[in-house]
Amino acid sequence: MIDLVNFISILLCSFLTSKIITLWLKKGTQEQAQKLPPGPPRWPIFGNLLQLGQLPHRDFASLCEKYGPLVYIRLGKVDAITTNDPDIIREILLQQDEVFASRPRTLAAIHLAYDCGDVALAPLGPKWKRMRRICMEHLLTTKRLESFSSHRADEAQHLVQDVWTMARKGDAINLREVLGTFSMNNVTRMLLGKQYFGAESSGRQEAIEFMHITHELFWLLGLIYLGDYLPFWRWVDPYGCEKKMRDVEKRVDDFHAKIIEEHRERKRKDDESEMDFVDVLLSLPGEDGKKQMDDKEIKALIQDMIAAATDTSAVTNEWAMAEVIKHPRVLYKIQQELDTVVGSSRMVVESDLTHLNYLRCVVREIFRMHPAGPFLIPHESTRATVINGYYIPKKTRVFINTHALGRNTKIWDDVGEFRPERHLLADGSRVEISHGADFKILPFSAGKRKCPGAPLGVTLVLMALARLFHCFDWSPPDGLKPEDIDTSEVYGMTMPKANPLIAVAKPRLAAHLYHWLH
Ligand code: HEM
Repeated sequence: MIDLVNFISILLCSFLTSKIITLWLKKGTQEQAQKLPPGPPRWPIFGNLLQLGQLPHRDFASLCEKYGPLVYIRLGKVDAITTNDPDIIREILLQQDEVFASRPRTLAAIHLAYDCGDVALAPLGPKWKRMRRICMEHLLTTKRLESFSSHRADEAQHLVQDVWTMARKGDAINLREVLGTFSMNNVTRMLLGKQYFGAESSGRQEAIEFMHITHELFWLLGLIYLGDYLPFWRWVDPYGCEKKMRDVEKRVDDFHAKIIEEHRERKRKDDESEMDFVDVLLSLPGEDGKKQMDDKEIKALIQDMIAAATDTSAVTNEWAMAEVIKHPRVLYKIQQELDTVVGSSRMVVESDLTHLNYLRCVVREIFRMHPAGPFLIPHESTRATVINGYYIPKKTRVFINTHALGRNTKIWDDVGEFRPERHLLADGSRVEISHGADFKILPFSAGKRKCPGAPLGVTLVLMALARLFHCFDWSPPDGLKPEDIDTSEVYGMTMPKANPLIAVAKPRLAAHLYHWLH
């Protein structure tokens, strides 16, 4: 009997072993048949992680130069591809939009975007669809944005007054601070009904706390955190990143809880003041017949809007100021256009912005050279697919390298040269700032995940620049020459200048214009 049991066990073991070997061999042959895109050789366990430095967008660009327009890399346990090619980008974002429109569940997104319950970092699915629809139908409609135009005019005037006050005292201007304040105030006024910096500010301590949390949040979201790629790293976490994520998560949540409570309190008191975004969100029905949206959903949306709108526009504006001050010829041409379109007896208003074609070229050139999102927000494939004959596995992380797209020598001449004129159209028609049909520039992306705030983003950028160039002449401080202005970058979810831009402003309009308030 024992012999029979042994015999059956041996038979079963042999059967299972041969089955496993067959499956393993079959998988190997399948993978060979399904050829991955070319890419650099990989280390065991780490894959290509050790080949990435401080500026991964530049490392990925070099890989595209060496291996071609579509490159496969392995980041620890994660499959990834990168590209700088307009045709492949079109394939990913338009032709195969459904396959590539998801997002990876990174640890930062789990901790800092309410378990990926927002819009920007949520995986593709009904939840993302619903949250995005709320943004598009209730927050970012033309009508709603129009209703905040007087606040934007106020903030544009505060920007000018701030710079004017510093310029009159002879102080050099820290443009990072000034432009960050402009973006933050515009966004928080629409979103929270508060201005955090300036005359009607909500209190210095709260403003400082708010800026501090926001900066930490951006930094953590931009991090290529090894714990996402190497599971064992999470156990070690030598730099305490996950601990920092949990700490910021708690502080952000407390902050948003307070904002929601303040809005509820105002509503209870029947306060008649105008509706901001939080009031709108509090008035909307929730999922599955619930009377109201969950607080967690409201917090995730507030968080998204602040993160998506402030840093992108402020970073773009700082780059534009840096490149223009570095190139006085361009500053002169911008001011000539402003003097023709606007004149010198009034300030720029939003309706002027469509007529400032040269300034629009400047912004397009900035998006070519210094796109706010060097990898957009990384996408992820929902299933296996094929691009250009190459096999792309399910859950592949996609790094669309917009920085390298703008410097791709196959599609642009003199890639390192700041030359806005290259975007002027032969028939003199209006220059569009978002991407064109050719996919050679992609500041706001395309397809399902494209930026829903692009019109507002373009307005914030053009307005700040038009006002600053119309109202002031600009030069570098401390006897520096324009060409000395440093244009090196640091990597992050957005890609700012490495060092804050400091410059000297000289008023160029009549003094009474700087006092006017809307
Ligand atoms: C100059 C300003 C801006 C730039 C350059 C910019 C750029 C971008 C980029 C590159 C993406 C990622 C697209 C992708 O992954 O394919 C994005 C997504 C997004 N942006 Fe913007 N953005 C700007 C302003 C704004 C503003 C003002 C708002 C809202 C008030 C906004 C809201 C969003 C949201 C919610 C997403 C996530 C979309 C999704 O995943 O479905 N952005 N933006």
